[in-house]
Amino acid sequence: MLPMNALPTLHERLPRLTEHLEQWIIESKKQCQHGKVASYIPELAKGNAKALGIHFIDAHGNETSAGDTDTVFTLQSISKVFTLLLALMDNGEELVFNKVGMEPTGDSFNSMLKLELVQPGIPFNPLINAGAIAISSLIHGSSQSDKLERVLRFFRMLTGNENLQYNETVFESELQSADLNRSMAYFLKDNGVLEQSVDDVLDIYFHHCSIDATCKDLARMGLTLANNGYDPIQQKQLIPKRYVQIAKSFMVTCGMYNASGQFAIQVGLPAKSGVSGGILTLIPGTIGIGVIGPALNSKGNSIAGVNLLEKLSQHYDLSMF
Ligand SMILES: NC(=O)CC[C@H](N)C(=O)O
Repeated sequence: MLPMNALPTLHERLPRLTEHLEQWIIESKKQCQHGKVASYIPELAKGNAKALGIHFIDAHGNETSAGDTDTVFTLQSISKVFTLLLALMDNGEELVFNKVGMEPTGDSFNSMLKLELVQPGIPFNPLINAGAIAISSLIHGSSQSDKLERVLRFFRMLTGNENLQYNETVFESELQSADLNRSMAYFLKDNGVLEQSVDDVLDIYFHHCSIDATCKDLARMGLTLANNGYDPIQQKQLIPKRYVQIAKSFMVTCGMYNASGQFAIQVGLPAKSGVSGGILTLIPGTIGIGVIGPALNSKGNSIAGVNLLEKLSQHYDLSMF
C-alpha cells in the first residue's frame, strides 16, 4: 500500500466534484418520484421520499458533501457488513463459514426460499436477512447487554462518532413487524444454525439495523474499508485486512441484494445498501462515500442514490473492473 501522504486527495481523484455534484443531485432527484419509501417497517415510512444526499471523505480527512446530507436514517442492511466483520474478529473464518455461505442468492433480501431448497440449510451469504441473523448469533459478549454494547462500540469506533445510538423507536417498529424475520430465525434454529434463543438473536439483529447515522458516518466507515481496515484518520488498523477483503467481496457480489450484478456493471464499486435508503460505497485505496435517498426501487435500493452513483462512476471512470 502507498504511504498515506502519497494517496491522492479527493480533489485530485475527483476534480471539479462540487460543481458536478450540484447538477447531478438535481438530475438524480427526479428519480425519487419513481421510487417508494419502505413501509413494511412502519417507522421507515416516515422517511423523506424526496431527499438525496452524498458525502465523501479521503485519507487526508478532506470532505465534500452535497444535497440533503443532514438526513438521519437507520443503517438497516448496511450494518450487516460490520456485524460480519465483528463476528469474523470474534470467531475467525472457519466458524463463521460453518454458519453462512459465500454465494449470492439471486432472490430478494428477505427470502427464505433456498434455506429449504438447498442443503445443509445454512443461509447463502451474510448480507441477506437470514445470513445476518445467523451472524448476529455469533457476536461475543458476557450477557445480552454486553453484546449490544460491543456492537454499538464497534460502530462508534468505525465512524469516530461517539454520539451514535440505537434508535429505539425504529427498533420497536421492526420488532412489531418481524413475522418474516422471526420465521426465518426459527427455521435457522431448527436447522441447527442458531444455538441461542430466537428472541435474543433477533434483539441483536434489529438493534444493529436500527443504529441512527448520516451519510458522513457511512463515508467514514467506507474510508476504513477502502484502506483495507486501516483508518487513516485515527491512524489505526481497526480491522484485519483479510476480513475486510471478505467483506468487500460480499459487497460486490451481494451488497445491492439481487441487483448486485447490475450495480457491478453500472457502477463497479463495492457497496452496501439498506432499506431506509442508505448506500455505503468506496473508491478502493482512497475515498469513502455515503449516500442517502429513502425512495427505493423494486429491489430495495435507493433509486436516486443508485442513479447518482452511476453518474459519478461513469464520469470519473471509477469501475474496478
Ligand atoms: N434490506 C434491509 O435493509 C433489511 C433490514 C431490515 N431490518 C429487515 O430485517 O428487514
